[in-house]
Amino acid sequence: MSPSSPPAEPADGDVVLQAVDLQKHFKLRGLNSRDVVHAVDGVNFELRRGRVLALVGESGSGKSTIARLLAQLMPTTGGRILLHGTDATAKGRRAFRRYVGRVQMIFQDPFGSLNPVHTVRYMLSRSLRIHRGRLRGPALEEALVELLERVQLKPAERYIDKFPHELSGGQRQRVAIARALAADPEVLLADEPISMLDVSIRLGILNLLQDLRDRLHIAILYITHDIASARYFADRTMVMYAGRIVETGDSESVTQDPKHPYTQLLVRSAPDPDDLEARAHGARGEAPSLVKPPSGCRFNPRCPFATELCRTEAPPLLPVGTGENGEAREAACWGYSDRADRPTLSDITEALA
Ligand SMILES: Nc1ncnc2c1ncn2[C@@H]1O[C@H](COP(=O)(O)OP(=O)(O)OP(=O)(O)O)[C@@H](O)[C@H]1O
Repeated sequence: MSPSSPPAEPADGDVVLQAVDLQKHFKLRGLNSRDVVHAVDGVNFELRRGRVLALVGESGSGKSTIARLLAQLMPTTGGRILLHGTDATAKGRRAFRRYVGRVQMIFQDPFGSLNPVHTVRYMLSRSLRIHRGRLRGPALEEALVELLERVQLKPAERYIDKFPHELSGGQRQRVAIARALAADPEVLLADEPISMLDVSIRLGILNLLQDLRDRLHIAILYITHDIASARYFADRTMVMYAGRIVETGDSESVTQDPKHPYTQLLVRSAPDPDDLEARAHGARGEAPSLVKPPSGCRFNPRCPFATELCRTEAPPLLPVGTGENGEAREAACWGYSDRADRPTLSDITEALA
């Protein structure tokens, strides 16, 4: 680019936020203070403008920890977070506030995240003022109405002076999303945004988030234990097991033709995610301890194909072909390597029967 050429217009698919070798080890208070919980270990991914990335895994795999690290609600113990390619670790309150203006989080429980003593008007006005400076009178009113309409709470007058307890779960989650939008963010971190809502209204919230992706070009991290919803909603899907990413690719391929034995178990076990987790545990014991994680591949104690190699060396993410639109797919399983001592993979449901 010559020095005089204008900066390129942002385009959908541009990388906005990047996790590089992200690590979080929680110190344990107690008898042996050297013990740590290996909650997140060496995780890499990119969030792209106008795209949804799903992070899928069972309870305790480290999904929420990743969201909290990206939101900078707690410090990392290793790795880096890059916003538009620049180290984003906020030093000081002003830098943190600037970062929060770009990267907003939506939580699982919209009741817990909305202060019950404040009205919708108060909460949204406060967020607008923090992120967009002093707005008053008609300009403030217009911004409030626009926010409520953007999350399809229409007509806005019906909702604006309500307290959280006067709203349904779905309406509360829409208010929480509107509050996040008041910052005009580039990234939304949505941690299980529908799992506490009635099944009948879940789709409406996912459709709303999809609309924000398409119209506002927001990059979305969608955290879920329901791999079926990832197929419906996310462009790409990343599967996490015991603090590590075990598979990535376009959502259609990952959910329809899973490569990693753990993803196969998730997809094939059951359509109901709760049942699925129960069966996954039942099939091969509990999820491993993250204080002393299994050596080698962390899934090896539950994997019917595991060999000595899997028990001793952790597999890197290996290429496993291309999916929809020629997008690269990867799985962290030695079965896809060219090592002579690699495991031989076959149908996981048959192997576990
Ligand atoms: N503050 C903390 N101190 C110690 N350990 C923690 C802390 N927060 C999380 N952990 C541990 O880190 C691991 C990952 O937890 P995390 O909440 O990220 O998982 P998750 O996949 O989001 O699970 P869920 O779906 O149940 O929310 C778990 O073993 C958890 O017990």
